[in-house]
Amino acid sequence: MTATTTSTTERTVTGASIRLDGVVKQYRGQDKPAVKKLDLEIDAGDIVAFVGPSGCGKTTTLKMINRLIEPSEGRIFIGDRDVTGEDADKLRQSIGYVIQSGGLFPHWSVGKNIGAIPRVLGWDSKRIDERTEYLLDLVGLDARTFRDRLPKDMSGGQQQRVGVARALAADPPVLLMDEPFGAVDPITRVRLQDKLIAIQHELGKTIVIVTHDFEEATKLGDKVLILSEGGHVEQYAAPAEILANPATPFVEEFVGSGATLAHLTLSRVKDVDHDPVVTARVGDSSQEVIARAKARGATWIVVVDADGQARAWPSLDEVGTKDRVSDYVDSRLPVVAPSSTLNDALDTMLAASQGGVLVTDGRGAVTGALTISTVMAVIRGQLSEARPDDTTSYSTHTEGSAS
Ligand SMILES: Nc1ncnc2c1ncn2[C@@H]1O[C@H](COP(=O)(O)OP(=O)(O)OP(=O)(O)O)[C@@H](O)[C@H]1O
Repeated sequence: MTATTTSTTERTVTGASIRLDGVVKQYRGQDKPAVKKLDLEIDAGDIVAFVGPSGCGKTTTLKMINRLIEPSEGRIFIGDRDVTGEDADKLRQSIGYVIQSGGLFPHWSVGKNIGAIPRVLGWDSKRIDERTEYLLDLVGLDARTFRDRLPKDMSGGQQQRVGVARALAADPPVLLMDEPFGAVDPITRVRLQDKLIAIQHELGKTIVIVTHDFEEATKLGDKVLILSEGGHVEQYAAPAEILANPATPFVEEFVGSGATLAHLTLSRVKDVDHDPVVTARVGDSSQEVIARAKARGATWIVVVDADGQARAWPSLDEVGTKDRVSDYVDSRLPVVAPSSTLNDALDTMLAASQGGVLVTDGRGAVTGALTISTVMAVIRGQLSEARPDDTTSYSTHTEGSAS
């Protein structure tokens, strides 16, 4: 598989471009083709999201790229290789594929699932072990804890992470994802989306993702492909461009009432100022930590592990009840990543009934906090830009209720 490695100051690209050239899919026994005639170019290292109403041909198009569905006509190129005539099994070993709920083999351990394609490719067990450890770390799962687990003993979000690790096992330049986050709860979904963006920045793969959710498409996609029936391209552009200039009445209606919300997905946690946080390790002296926090005007601290990952955020009063900072994991800790949208941050706060969230770097180490008032101020500003007529009543109401 052709995969060029180019580095800019911005990002690394190890992915390959994808080109669909006059691709048609006519299912047997159907009057109309599912995909009429599709031309599409996807740049190496981009994430492209396919959206559109049910039955418009998103999944058919995705599955033609790895030839799980054979095109009736046309050519598909990955890098500069025409893969239309290649051995389909070989092709699929070089394209990662992730489906809803991870699609793991239920009777195989996590390690065995991840090693599936490397074993077919004849890797030795040491190389497979090292790769498995690296990938579990990449998707944020502890190898010692999870390597020997069966999928049924893991949450949906954890299974989905293993699904991504398995798809990346043989380091394919292209990753195809079919509604990968459709079956998880909204907060897990936000975390998985952020993880995918972090992985993408680290590895620079080319990722194609099918989703029903326009907001998810605008969050994940460098470009969004909006299809209508028969795989007809209504618009293929960056999210901001689609929102600013919908190409057709169909796009306008499809984006429709979600447009204001989608505008909010264009603002990321990394674009707004964060508050600094005081961190402490389990076993640190409580008095010393409290003194450090008070000197910086903080009323609470974040307990972190050796990797800087947050475990809990106790108040100084709680810290003061013990001599040493104790080990306690708060499983409802609201955490967002720099790539999270402000909408995600708000949802996360509401789900945890908290007035703020912790912000982490791409790998999960705590870097600061974001309060609800900061997020609301930015959202208010954006709403007044998007709906100038409503500004007065909206901000007056909010200011009034806040005071
Ligand atoms: N195996 C098949 N045999 C016949 N027709 C099919 C087959 N698979 C899909 N179709 C038809 O092709 C069209 C496109 O289906 P496809 O699954 O690609 O759409 P989609 O946009 O992914 O839909 P959804 O969002 O509902 O998953 C639909 O009209 C569908 O009924």
